[in-house]
Amino acid sequence: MAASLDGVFPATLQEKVKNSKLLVVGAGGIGCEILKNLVLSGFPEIEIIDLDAIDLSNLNRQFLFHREHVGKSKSQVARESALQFNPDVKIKAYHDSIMATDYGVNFFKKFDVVLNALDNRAARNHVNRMCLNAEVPLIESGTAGYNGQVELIKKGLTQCYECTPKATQKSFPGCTIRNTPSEPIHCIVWAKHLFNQLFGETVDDEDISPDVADPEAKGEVDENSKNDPEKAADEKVPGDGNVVRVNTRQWAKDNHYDAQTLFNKFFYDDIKYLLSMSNLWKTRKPPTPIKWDSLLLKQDETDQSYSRQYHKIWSLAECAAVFADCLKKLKLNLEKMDQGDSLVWDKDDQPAMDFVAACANIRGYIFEIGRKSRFEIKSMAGNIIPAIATTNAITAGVVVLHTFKVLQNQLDKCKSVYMRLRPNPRNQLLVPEKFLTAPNKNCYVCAAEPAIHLRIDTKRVHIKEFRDEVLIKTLNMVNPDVIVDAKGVVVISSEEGETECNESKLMSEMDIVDGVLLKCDDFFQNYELSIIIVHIDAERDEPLFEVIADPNQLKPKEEETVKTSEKENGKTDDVSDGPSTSKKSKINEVLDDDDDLCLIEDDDDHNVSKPTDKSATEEVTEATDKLQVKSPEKPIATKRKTTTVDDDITEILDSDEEDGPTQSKRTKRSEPDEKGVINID
Ligand SMILES: Nc1ncnc2c1ncn2[C@@H]1O[C@H](COP(=O)(O)OP(=O)(O)OP(=O)(O)O)[C@@H](O)[C@H]1O
Ligand SMILES: [Zn+2]
Repeated sequence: MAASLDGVFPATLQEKVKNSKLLVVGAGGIGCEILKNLVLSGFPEIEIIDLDAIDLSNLNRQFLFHREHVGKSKSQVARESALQFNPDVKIKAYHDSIMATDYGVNFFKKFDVVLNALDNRAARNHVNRMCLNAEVPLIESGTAGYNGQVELIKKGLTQCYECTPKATQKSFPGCTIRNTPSEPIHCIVWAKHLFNQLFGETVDDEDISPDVADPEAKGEVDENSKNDPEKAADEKVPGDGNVVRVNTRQWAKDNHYDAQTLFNKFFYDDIKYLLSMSNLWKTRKPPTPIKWDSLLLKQDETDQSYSRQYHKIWSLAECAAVFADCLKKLKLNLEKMDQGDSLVWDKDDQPAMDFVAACANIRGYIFEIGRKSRFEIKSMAGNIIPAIATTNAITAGVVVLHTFKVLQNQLDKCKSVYMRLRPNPRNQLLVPEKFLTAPNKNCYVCAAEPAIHLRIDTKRVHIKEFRDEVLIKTLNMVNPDVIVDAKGVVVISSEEGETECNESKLMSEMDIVDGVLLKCDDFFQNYELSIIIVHIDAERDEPLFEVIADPNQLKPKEEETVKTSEKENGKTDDVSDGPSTSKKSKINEVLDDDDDLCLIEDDDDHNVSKPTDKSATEEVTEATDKLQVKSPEKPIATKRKTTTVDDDITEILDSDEEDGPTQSKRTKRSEPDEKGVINID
């Protein structure tokens, strides 16, 4: 193979290639293409890791896989197929998660370059941290539909993956999901919560029963509950906000997951209860409870061919039949698990997907919300943007070109590249940045001494939530240790069982109050972070915490004073809840974060050049300040109106204007745009 490179690559590059060792993380759409390019380019030593097995749906674009490989390890099959192109290459395949503790800093140090081809933020964040630690250049890439992006991450030289906080995913108020859904996505979220309550990992805030604490229903619920006979019945069933709570899973098990019993509870009793909260229906159309008996289901129905008609909108009776069928299958799947284990919802798992599609549509019938086909629900629930083989292939090509430059130490040439659907005015489909973007000095990952302010309701957030939602989900740690700096008290320990007794305590009960400094440490990631607590009394349905990486944000700004007074004068300003360097989160109301991508805001090409009188860091800070963490009021993309569950993706989908990129990667535009979106299957 090396011979074939003669005359193609300069001798110096050939030499570098011959002596290099690379790691490819992910053997999916981009990963397979990268691997194929690497072996054809003569790279002698490659390691590839992927945790997943090949799914039928991968075959249309992951060309190293064929029908006979379905169910087999992605990394192993990718290795075998790639070896057919070039048997001389040494490829080591791992069927594992890159986040497993086997792959520590020393593992990363073995490589000259790491090439990411992942599909989720948690893994990307983790590899980012490991490469920063190991001081190995990382080439990060991602695609969404026709858009793609490649960037170099090199400690001290460029932004890291976490230098600019990414928008939090769109969340919905709990009472909208539980009491007053108005869009199909609300029903889909509810159905996914129901799945988790019955079969998955149960999360307290994923309750699916009526929320009696809904502020809109204030005052009337207690009155109703005294008189309403339905209420008495409800007290024996689970999840009813303020009444006796029985674990939903246990209740379903006690009832043998009987379809009729469960159906009547979720779609009749609970809806009747909602109707009793009459304030809710003063300005809304009230829902219609549905009883199982009223459905005229065909007994012993054997022909369920409709359930495989993915583009059809199932009738109510069909939804009920699918519901019953899935309950049986999921119950069996659950029984096969070890005691205490639960199912994980997956869009590609047929009964899990069917269950959500059926339940979302039944709720849609009840609330008279537009029903959707299983296909559409899958796309919304799984947060999917169709993957395009060509985009993956081109992006993987750019990744390998960047690898050549890194090996030749031409790092200044490794500017981020954005792939676009239509050419910009310069006729470019692959649009490079003009400069490498320097690290953000306020980055809570790659700064010299990472620190953040954490605005948090210390009287409502428990230590367990602080660990799971703030440290793990938001700040991307894997196994954190936390001590209160002044006292040296260990609040959270990474050693199992050591601080379990703290988990159910409120932060304030552990003296974690306003002004307290916490020292957090993730040994595995070799990551230390100081957290300064700023207590807030969060309003109901307000985020319980907000991460502030830039301390300037805590200081009142002149500009903000102006905005406040404008508001007081009745002027609205949709920028007012915009720019921020913060990450706001509502505990447990965030949807899946699959397939996310670091993204760009399209800006006028002429604005791309860096003003000469500004330092790179100032540029970054400015860009960061433009971040809008809240989801826009109006979704950016028309077709994804109800599916804006991942703002990042919505953003890039819409990036088809006729201009170039800006330096402010992952920055959201503030003006919603109603342009068409490509939505293919
Ligand atoms: N922590 C991880 N460790 C190793 N591999 C990972 C990890 N997280 C994700 N991956 C892999 O990254 C790859 C990303 O590829 P891609 O985006 O094409 O996803 P896919 O699962 O193949 O396709 P789709 O999501 O569109 O069905 C997947 O094969 C996935 O298994
Ligand atoms: Zn950084």
